[in-house]
Amino acid sequence: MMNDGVNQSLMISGESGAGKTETAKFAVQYLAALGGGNVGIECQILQTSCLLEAFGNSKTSMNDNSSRFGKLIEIHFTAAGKICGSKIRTFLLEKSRVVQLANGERSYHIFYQLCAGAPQALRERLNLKMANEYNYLAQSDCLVINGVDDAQRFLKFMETLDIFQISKGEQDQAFAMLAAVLWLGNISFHAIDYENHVEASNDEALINAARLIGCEPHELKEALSARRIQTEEGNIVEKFTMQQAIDARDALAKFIYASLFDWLVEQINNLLEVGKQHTGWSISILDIYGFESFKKNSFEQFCINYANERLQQHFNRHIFKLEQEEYELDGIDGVKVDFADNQECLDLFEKKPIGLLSLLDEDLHSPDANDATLANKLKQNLNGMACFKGDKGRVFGVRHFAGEVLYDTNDFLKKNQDSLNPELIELLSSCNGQLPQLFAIKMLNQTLEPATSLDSPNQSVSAKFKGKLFKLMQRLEKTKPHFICCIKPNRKQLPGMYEEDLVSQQLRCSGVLEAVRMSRSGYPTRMTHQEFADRYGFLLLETNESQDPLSISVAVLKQFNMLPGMYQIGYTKLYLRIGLIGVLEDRRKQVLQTGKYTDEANKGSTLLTAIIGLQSVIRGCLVRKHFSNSHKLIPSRSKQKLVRENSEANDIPNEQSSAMAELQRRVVDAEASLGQKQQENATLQEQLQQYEAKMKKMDEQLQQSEAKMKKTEEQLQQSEAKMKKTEEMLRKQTAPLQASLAAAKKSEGSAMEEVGGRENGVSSLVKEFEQQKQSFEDDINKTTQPASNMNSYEELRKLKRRFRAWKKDYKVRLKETKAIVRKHRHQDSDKTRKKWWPNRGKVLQNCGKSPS
Ligand SMILES: Nc1ncnc2c1ncn2[C@@H]1O[C@H](COP(=O)(O)OP(=O)(O)OP(=O)(O)O)[C@@H](O)[C@H]1O
Repeated sequence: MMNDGVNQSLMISGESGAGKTETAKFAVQYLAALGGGNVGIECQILQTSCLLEAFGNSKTSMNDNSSRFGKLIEIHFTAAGKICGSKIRTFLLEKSRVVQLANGERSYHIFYQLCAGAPQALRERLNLKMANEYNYLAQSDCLVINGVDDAQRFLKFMETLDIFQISKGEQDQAFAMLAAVLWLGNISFHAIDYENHVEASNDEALINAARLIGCEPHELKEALSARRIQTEEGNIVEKFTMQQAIDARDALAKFIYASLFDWLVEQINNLLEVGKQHTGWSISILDIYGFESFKKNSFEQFCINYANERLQQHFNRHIFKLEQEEYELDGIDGVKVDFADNQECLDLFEKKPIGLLSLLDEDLHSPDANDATLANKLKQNLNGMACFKGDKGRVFGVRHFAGEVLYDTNDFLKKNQDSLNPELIELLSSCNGQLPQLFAIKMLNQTLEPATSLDSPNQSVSAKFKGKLFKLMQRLEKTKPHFICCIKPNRKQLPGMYEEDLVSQQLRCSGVLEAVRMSRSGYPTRMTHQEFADRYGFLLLETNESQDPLSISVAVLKQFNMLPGMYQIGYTKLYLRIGLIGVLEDRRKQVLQTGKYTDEANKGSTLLTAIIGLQSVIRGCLVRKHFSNSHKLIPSRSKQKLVRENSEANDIPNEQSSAMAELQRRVVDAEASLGQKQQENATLQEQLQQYEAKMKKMDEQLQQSEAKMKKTEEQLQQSEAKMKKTEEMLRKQTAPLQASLAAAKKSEGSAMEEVGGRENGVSSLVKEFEQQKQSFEDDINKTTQPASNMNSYEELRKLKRRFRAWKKDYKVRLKETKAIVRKHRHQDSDKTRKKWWPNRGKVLQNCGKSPS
């Protein structure tokens, strides 16, 4: 970590009982020894396991000391690489174990340790009995573990509490909480009416439990016998049935225990806190419950195995997917390993809206849902998925990476909900004891969280679990991962016994075989050319003329006679096979310690390298021989590779000279690749310059276009003004025409009706006028619209010319028509006059007047 400048993580995986917790302890010991600086803190980190195992481990049918929670121990280091603190994060404690046990299993160790080892004074204060007298512990027929002295472990536990500076007062309160949980389990209920309603019995259990949590017995009795329901009319009290009362009691016991566990972890973290020395350097060790498959598997196994699928995916991603990607990107060939991807199984759990977790949560608040309907729903929705298997009744199966597991949905919904009545939270908050109050306040604060928050009580247990798991994975993704896979040698938890089928099954399922294959054919150590040159360059006996890191790295490898098969040169990094880095580090250490480079040591390391190289070539030769027997022809192999392999195989007697030749060839290759890279670089530079020039030109063009646009805009504004003017002018000019036409029409009057053909001439002129007027108006509109092209000014001018021409022609025709009309009107009026004129003479004559 100090060399690479990247935080690291160590993920320990394996079935339940395989040795993860033990290995985690070894890892902590190792880091404590390595980073020993602050003597107190390393000791304390090592001691945490005593407290955490007492509270978080129990005996299961697979492991006498099974972790029932997950933990991530972050060990923090100073800039000088010394341990300066630690932080422990815990994940989903299996709460149901407090109240419900399978046959042959125990509850958490601390209960048995307390009952067996509490000193007399404490026993009296807690009114403590033996473990078999408590229902929660006695329900399974397993109270002791072979070879384990619970009483002695309790003494050790008390000593460790002192080391962690937990005061006697706080210790007493914590023990009181533990005893309260045990007494709660002994509270019984009796019927109070014929409607199956019950209430808690006023007995020793109720009195002791109430006293230990710090309330009156009747208060506890009320909280365990009924609940308030808010209605529109006000609060009503709903009495509990037997099952409801038992559920409320068990929920309180689980809540107190889980809160006490969190409190203990908090106390540990307070003491191990990094404080001012915080540098950000840390190595995290993950020890989480292992894969479980019992005869009957419930909600707990469902969550545990889901977590293991996620961790397996993390392993696959880093060991196979990312590794192969890196080789490909850096131009390293020949390392490809098939592995069993568990993505499908993860999809089965996580897919939305149709995945195991989503479907389970859907039923959380559904009043009609029960464990049987849940099983049916899962089968209906998921039967088509490869990793899902429907089974009889409430059972369904999942094909996990580690094997198939059958789950019974019995109690799935109840366990997924895990809620505490508000009456019980209220009760705790009003208790005398500090701890119950603290637990209640924490719970009340969580109720104020938004419903989507992971801490909100509205969230289901599985949703919280999934959220925490994702956070954990995000944390791990930021570190450089290391993996330890523990293999369980037998099912009987016996030393020196090896069950071959069990071991091979674990090796197959966990991906270890593929990882070993990958590691053997791959290059577990890799450094950039610069890093390699910086670290080992000073070992060179002769000063290298070329100062580039690649040449220095190659010269170092050459100087120590490293066989070509032991490493590969990538575009950015050097890739080293197992063992090589150890040889180089030995040489470096020797030179740094003695200040010189002895030939003896060089011979030794050369010999070691030669042996490793020889072994690798012979192994390679044997494998190739075996491989070519079974696959006579492998078409995908490149010719070049075959030639290289053949020459390697044939040249075993002349190993050294062939190795030198190979090394030289690699140097030439590397140089050629460097030259090629430089050439590519130059081309890229040239392209870049061209792009820059183009960009500049485009910039100029853009500016020009902007100027043009501005000009056009101005022109447009001008033409708009002109157009307005033109419009007005047109209107003015058409007005007299219109007036003339109207006059013509009017003067025609009734005469028009008589003149027949002549009438058509005028009408067609009127029609033409209307049409032309409309057409000109349309054209003007078109030309002046904003979307019209930028030549509107020109268009307008053309329009104007056309209008003038038409107007001229029209005026002429109008004049002619007018003349014709006038002429005819004349003739017609003459005719009319002739018709009535003689009558007029007659009349005048009759009146004695002469016609004028
Ligand atoms: N390296 C070891 N040397 C000796 N015994 C070991 C070693 N590792 C494990 N064991 C034995 O195996 C038991 C189970 O180991 P451990 O508790 O570490 O398993 P685990 O993988 O953490 O299981 P779980 O997932 O159930 O917590 C230990 O209690 C111990 O007896």
